[in-house]
Amino acid sequence: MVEPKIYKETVERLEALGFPFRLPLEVTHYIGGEFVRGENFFPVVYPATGEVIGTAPEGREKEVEQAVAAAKEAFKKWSKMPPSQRRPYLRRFAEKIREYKPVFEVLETLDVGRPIHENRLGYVDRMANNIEFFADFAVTHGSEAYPMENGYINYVLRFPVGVAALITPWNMPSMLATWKIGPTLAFGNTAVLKPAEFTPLGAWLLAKCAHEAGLPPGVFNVVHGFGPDSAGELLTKHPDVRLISFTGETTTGKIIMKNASDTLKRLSMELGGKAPNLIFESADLDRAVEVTMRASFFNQGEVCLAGSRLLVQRSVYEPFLERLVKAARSLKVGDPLDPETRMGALIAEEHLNKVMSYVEIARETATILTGGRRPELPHPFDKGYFLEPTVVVDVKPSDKVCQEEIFGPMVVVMPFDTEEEAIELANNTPYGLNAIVQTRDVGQAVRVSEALEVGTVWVNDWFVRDLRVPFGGAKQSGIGREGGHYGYEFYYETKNVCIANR
Ligand SMILES: NC(=O)C1=CN([C@@H]2O[C@H](COP(=O)(O)OP(=O)(O)OC[C@H]3O[C@@H](n4cnc5c(N)ncnc54)[C@H](O)[C@@H]3O)[C@@H](O)[C@H]2O)C=CC1
Ligand SMILES: O=C(O)/C=C/C=C(\O)C(=O)O
Repeated sequence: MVEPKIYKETVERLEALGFPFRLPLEVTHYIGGEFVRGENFFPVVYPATGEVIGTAPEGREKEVEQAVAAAKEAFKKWSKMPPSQRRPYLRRFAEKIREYKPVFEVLETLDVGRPIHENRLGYVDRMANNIEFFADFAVTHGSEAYPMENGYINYVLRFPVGVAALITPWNMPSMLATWKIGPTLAFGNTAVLKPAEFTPLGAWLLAKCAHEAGLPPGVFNVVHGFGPDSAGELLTKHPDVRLISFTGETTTGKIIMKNASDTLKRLSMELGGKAPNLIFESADLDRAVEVTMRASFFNQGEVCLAGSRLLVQRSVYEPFLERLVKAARSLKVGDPLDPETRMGALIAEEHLNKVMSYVEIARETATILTGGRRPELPHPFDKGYFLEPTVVVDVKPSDKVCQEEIFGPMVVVMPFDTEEEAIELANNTPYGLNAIVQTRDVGQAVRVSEALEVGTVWVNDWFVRDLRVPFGGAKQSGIGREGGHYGYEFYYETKNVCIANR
């Protein structure tokens, strides 16, 4: 393997921070408190250059058995600790994440191909908060009591469920992993994380953080590998895994549900999206363009919450589009480790090909206003999986490009005349994860938010997160809600005790 020269500086910086960062990276599993070299290695590819920068081991029966057994053993003590005893471990875990912030920023870019600029916008802080928030929440929140008029009193007890399989996607790998690790561990369960095969680096560093934080062996484990016939599927069928928290594609979610049904596991599913971004004539157009640029192209559009269907009121359709296209053309696409870059590379060649297949459909059946091509970039980025920010018009609501999740830097735009028409168009897909409503008319914001069949509505902004609120999708975008106490139903077993007081 040739050491990619462009990482030299990065490697030196990371070595100075105390991270043993040598190319090629040799990712390991983390099982029962030990870093396990594993076998059946697969390549780790940097999406921005297509270069192999390391290897990761594929976990199969042996590793999954070991990790689940370690988590099951650790559950015996961890689940019996009061939340206040678990909290210091989790706080140290969060602190370690903060300590390694500059390393996570780089590894996340090497994993995903996302601009390092975006990793510096609070991404690593959110990772640490995901753990710290739930560590505190478990301590500070009690449960309910229901006195009855006839002399009985009910009170509700909550207790941990068991070993959780946390199966995560590649688009925001470390943030989404911690979003699951936090409540899993804080509420007394133990975990086996199976990160996406494209992005093993962040999970590897998370294991290092957990280890250095002194988490008891087996409380948190990482097994790398693939989905079907590999670590992912094995976990979803394992009889000692009691919960599966999954984030990924809707089709994968359906397969996991089937595989988990024999052992009747609890499921939390955060799945795909095709969010409408409604721009009404009363919106502040400058702000609407700024919000739309983020919602469309942040993380190369590889965000389940991306506002990938723009619905624009006809009276502002032309001026809005003109500004949007101008902004899209000015986005700096290229070297993700350059702090000036604003759009990086798609995750993998096969994913780029999938996104390009939608571009080709748009070329034949619609109009591409801007983008639709692979940008010309200097070596070594000429080998990366880049696509220009792409805006498509002249589409019909039933078109494939308006119905299916593309998961790339490509948005479709449709005009509408009335509020009713906008709502109908917005609800016209199988997905229901989230929506964006841009208007300065408060009554309209309230009416439209109520009518949208989604789990989250952002008014005049996008991707603003509060860990107390319910997060999840309606329709084919998911099952269940996580966040604050909304995750209780999933992460806790619940018992009612009814006492006769006479
Ligand atoms: N609703 C939400 O909060 C979010 C949803 N997503 C969705 O994730 C998708 C992109 O991520 P991908 O990694 O491509 O999703 P994916 O569904 O292909 O893979 C997700 C994870 O599932 C594993 N997996 C695949 N097949 C499996 C099987 N049969 N059994 C067990 N595990 C299996 C993969 O190895 C990976 O770790 C998009 O559809 C996106 O919308 C992404 C982030 C957030
Ligand atoms: O903020 C969260 O908890 C989850 C967000 C998930 C995404 O937007 C994603 O990774 O696509």
